[in-house]
Amino acid sequence: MANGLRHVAIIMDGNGRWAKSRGLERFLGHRKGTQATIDAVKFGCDLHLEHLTLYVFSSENWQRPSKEVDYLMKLLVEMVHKELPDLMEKNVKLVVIGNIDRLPEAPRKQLQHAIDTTASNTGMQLNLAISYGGRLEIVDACKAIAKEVLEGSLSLDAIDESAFAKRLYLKGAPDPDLVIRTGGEFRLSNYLLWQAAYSEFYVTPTLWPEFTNDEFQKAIDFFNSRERRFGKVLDE
Ligand SMILES: CC(C)=CCC/C(C)=C/CC/C(C)=C/COP(=O)(O)OP(=O)(O)O
Ligand SMILES: C=C(C)CCOP(=O)(O)OP(=O)(O)O
Ligand SMILES: [Mg+2]
Repeated sequence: MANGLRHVAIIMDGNGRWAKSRGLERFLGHRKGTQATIDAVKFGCDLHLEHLTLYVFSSENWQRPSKEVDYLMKLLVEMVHKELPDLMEKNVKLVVIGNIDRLPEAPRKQLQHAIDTTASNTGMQLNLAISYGGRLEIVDACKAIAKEVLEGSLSLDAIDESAFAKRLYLKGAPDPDLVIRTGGEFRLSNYLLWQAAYSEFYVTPTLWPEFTNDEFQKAIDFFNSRERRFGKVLDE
């Protein structure tokens, strides 16, 4: 793929504002956002991405009103159940990153079922960030490393950036080349803090329920126009 696009990560923001601007309740924005999510997964497959990582629910989103949280959990069950046959047909491997133990039983089981069913698929890996926080992920990796050092299976000298990345939730998968954020905010909101160190960042004011394949393609075109230097000097 041009410019080496292997991994796209998306912050699917703006569902609430989409609903409010139509005089609807916030949760209807999340429902509408599921169709944009399904379309983005299909488009990711068409682009032959290795990884598509979607921010579905942050560790901070637990602080939202319980009505909204409950609705999102129900939507998750419904969507994963409904979309599993399509994920199989498209050879997509589903992975969840985040503190899945905090989820109620129904979404936890539904997700586990989909993870198990798609485990040997060899196409695009769809990573859903659910109950996910970038700081927590880094703390978890530190704990895993400390445990291995205490047990004697890892030496202090062997800890480097690559060893650390292997203890993150995606276990050393390629970093996102491109992070897309809908809804117009220029911030990471605790998303992939370690992995986004050199990602290209594309922000669009479009709200997530209105994010189409054309919009996705615009983000890809932007990415393809970037010169990625990784701190080096090119073509001197
Ligand atoms: C896989 C699955 C079930 C997808 C469901 C649909 C979906 C896109 C969920 C994301 C939920 C979320 C917190 C979005 C952020 O918009 P926001 O609520 O922060 O919107 P706002 O910034 O306008 O308030
Ligand atoms: C898209 C998801 C799932 C989380 C980030 O959006 P938020 O709406 O929670 O982020 P802030 O604007 O509060 O930073
Ligand atoms: Mg938001």
